[in-house]
Amino acid sequence: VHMTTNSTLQMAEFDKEAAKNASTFAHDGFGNATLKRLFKKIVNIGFAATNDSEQLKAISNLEADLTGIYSKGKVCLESKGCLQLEPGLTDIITNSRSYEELLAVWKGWRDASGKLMRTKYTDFVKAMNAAIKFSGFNDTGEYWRSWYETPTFEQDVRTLFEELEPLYVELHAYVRKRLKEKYGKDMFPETGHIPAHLFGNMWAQQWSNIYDLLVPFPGASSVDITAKMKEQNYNVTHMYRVAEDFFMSIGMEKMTDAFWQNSMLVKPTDRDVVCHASAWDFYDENDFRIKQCTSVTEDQLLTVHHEMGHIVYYQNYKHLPRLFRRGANPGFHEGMADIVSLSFQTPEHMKVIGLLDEVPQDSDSDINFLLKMALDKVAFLPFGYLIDQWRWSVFRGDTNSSNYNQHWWDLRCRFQGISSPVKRTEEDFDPGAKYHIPGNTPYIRYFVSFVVQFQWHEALCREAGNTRPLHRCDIYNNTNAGNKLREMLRMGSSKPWQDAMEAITGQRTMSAKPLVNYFDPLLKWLKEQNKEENTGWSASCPSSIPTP
Ligand SMILES: CC(=O)N[C@@H](CC(=O)O)C(=O)NC[C@H](CC1(C(=O)N[C@@H](Cc2ccc(O)cc2)C(=O)O)CCCC1)C(=O)O
Ligand SMILES: [Zn+2]
Repeated sequence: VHMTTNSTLQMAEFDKEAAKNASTFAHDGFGNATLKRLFKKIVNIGFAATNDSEQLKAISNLEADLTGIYSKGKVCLESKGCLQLEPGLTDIITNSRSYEELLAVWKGWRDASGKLMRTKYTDFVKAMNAAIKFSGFNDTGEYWRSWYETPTFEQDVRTLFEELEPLYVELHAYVRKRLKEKYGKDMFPETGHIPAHLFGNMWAQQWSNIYDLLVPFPGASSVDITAKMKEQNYNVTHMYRVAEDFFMSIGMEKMTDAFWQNSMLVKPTDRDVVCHASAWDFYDENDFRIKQCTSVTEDQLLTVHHEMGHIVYYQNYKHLPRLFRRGANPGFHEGMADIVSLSFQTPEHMKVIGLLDEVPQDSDSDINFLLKMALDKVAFLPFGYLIDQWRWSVFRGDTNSSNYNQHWWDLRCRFQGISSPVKRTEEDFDPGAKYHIPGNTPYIRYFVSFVVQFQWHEALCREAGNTRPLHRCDIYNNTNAGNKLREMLRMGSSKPWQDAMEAITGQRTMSAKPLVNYFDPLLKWLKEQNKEENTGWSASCPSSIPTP
């Protein structure tokens, strides 16, 4: 913590000095748009603008304390001893089909993480809000939203969410029906909500781990990539080579030697590390790294492609001035990280890399595939949306320590249609059980990413001359698609994101239509399945909780 505080203070001193120098120029009046944009970025230094270094120390120390609590959290179970989040608790949440065992792990993790953070988080918010005022923002949320350079950004994401909600409601109703068959309908509240611990994920943010409970056509083909990877003796290095091969096939550069020398690709045995995967740009045009506790599974192979997608973005803007070496907006960086997975996961591509023997052409297999994709990409939408709805309301003071948890569950019940399987009070602090809250990583970027990646996929597949349905398109080996993508990547943050969007799609706005089009065949099937169902749920949380 001491080291971090010093380096934070040193960087703040540098940023302040640079900002002071830059503000001696009347840069607002500059003719050259690029120079004007560069000066604006030199002057816009966030928390570093404060004249009270105690606030900066508090921000850096509290973030270190909060992430320390998160990374040390463990749950002790009679049957399995004491387990940390990764890999122990995650393995149970992923694989257990026992209502009680899942509940013990779900509640235990929240007691061992979020519950211990509440007071520190309140101080953390206070320090950030006090410091950000020196940069002319009312609160930290306003500063974070400023990166999207769109005055109507909050309304825009709300509109996108509302356009996508009907698709989510149908998926939710189908999953609820199948989970009731598995766990018994008595365990489900009358209000239509689904208990939050049954989704194969600690935060119910993506549901593909319970695909086996939900398979639409068990007789038709379903790809189990993890089994195939193990069968073919995949090792960690090979996983990174497979991802590198995909990016090179569309014309991107290979990973640098420094990448292979300096990355941490497996969990070290000699020391504790933060296992939450991450990609790093050292801004020397050569040293790019991934830090990931990689294991040989399908989920991890997708994460490898995600982290390497960030690296490919770094490589494509390394020629720009450093202040422009970022995504056109944070959602674009995440969209670039995910875009390749839309091609990579197709049965067509699985056959190309030998992880699937035959490409099924029947419609049952198609529905199986689309459902599996929806369990990651559609299930995620309300979660990706609500994290920063909660945080923005905390930063602007509408939510405070007297109702942190109440507001969190109001949002979870309202937007995700899930409810807590045990009573929650203001002794709990469930937002803290999700890495990005103690880690202070903004989250709306992932909601934006899940929208724009489908806009880009549609445009790149058109560029590639794809004639298959969008959900079966694979841009592998297509340099036309790669060139189009690179046009956008090379802009970094030197232009407003609307210009970057136009470079790929010809549009200057975000649109939910490509995502809805992609899942259209599934939506028809889900509506058929849900004919007898009361789809949806009550806006507020259930008042009583069924107990096992
Ligand atoms: C120095 C630095 O900070 N670098 C940034 C990159 C940059 O900004 O340059 C960075 O490495 N951020 C880490 C973060 C890690 C992951 C994550 O946090 N994912 C979200 C949401 C999600 C879920 C499913 C999905 O398909 C896509 C996203 C979660 O797990 O909830 C965990 C594994 C996947 C991505 C990341 O890579 O985005
Ligand atoms: Zn990412």
